[in-house]
Amino acid sequence: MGKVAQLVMGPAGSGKSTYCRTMLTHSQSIKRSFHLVNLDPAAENFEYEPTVDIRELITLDDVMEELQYGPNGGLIYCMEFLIENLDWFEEELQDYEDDYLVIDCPGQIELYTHFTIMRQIVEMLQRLNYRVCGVYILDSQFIEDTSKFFAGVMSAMSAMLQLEIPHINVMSKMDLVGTTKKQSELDRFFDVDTSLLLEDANKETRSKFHDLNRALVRLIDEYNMVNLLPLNINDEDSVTLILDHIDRAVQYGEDLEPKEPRDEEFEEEGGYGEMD
Ligand SMILES: Nc1nc2c(ncn2[C@@H]2O[C@H](COP(=O)(O)OP(=O)(O)OP(=O)(O)O)[C@@H](O)[C@H]2O)c(=O)[nH]1
Repeated sequence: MGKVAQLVMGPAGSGKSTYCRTMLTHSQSIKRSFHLVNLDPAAENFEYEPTVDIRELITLDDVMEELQYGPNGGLIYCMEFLIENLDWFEEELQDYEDDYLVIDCPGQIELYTHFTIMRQIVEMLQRLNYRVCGVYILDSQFIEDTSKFFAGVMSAMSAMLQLEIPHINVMSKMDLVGTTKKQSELDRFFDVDTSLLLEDANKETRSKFHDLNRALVRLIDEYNMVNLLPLNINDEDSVTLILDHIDRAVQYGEDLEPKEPRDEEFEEEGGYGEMD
């Protein structure tokens, strides 16, 4: 079925590690063998032991102590050190026929905006014949108001544009909003009618921002960035749905299984964005 890697990205605290853990638990219940790869040199404990762990190469604590770096500069130093030692990473990724990696990345947003570190990691994985899917995690607090939603979607979009790989967006922590928002209010963010989004944004801002709102909504529309998949870690169906989208994005198992008619339906719904 080939080699697949989910590159799990997103702002600090958005729920990347929780997502990875949920995917690993799910993989056991569906009898797939996923490997956790930790690329966060500041990570603490994992419920599942990572198969590959950057902390065996370098840790943020050591860099901060020995080089007197602060946490953000130290993190970038660690990631650049990883890039200089990609042969270490390659060696750690032992070559099995059907590897499936779930890669937990650090939460420093600058890694996804202007540094080329993540791109170099993707290129290395692609050289090793991995089909890589970007999974960008946004916290459900981003749907508290439209301006936060714009900010979150823009950060997801910059990761998507930088990496040029199949990409999905996941809205995490849905168990926390279920009780405070009505389903109709939530639907607006998952199956977005962009004219409603524009209406909301205009209500929340002064008229001098309305042209900007319109431009942002158009951008979101054009890049198909509104397909946010809700993740409720207590609801197995939401995990199944996300994995289903990733499978299709990387065509997992397509060489074995006939293409299903619902693929067409899915593409009509908008697919994963433009970046395949
Ligand atoms: N209720 C709830 N809490 C969550 C969920 N996902 C994450 N959290 C909590 O949010 C906090 C951050 O979650 P992590 O999974 O560590 O987030 P992260 O993106 O890996 O964080 P960094 O590695 O620091 O960038 C933790 O306290 C989690 O317990 C979720 O789906 N539901």
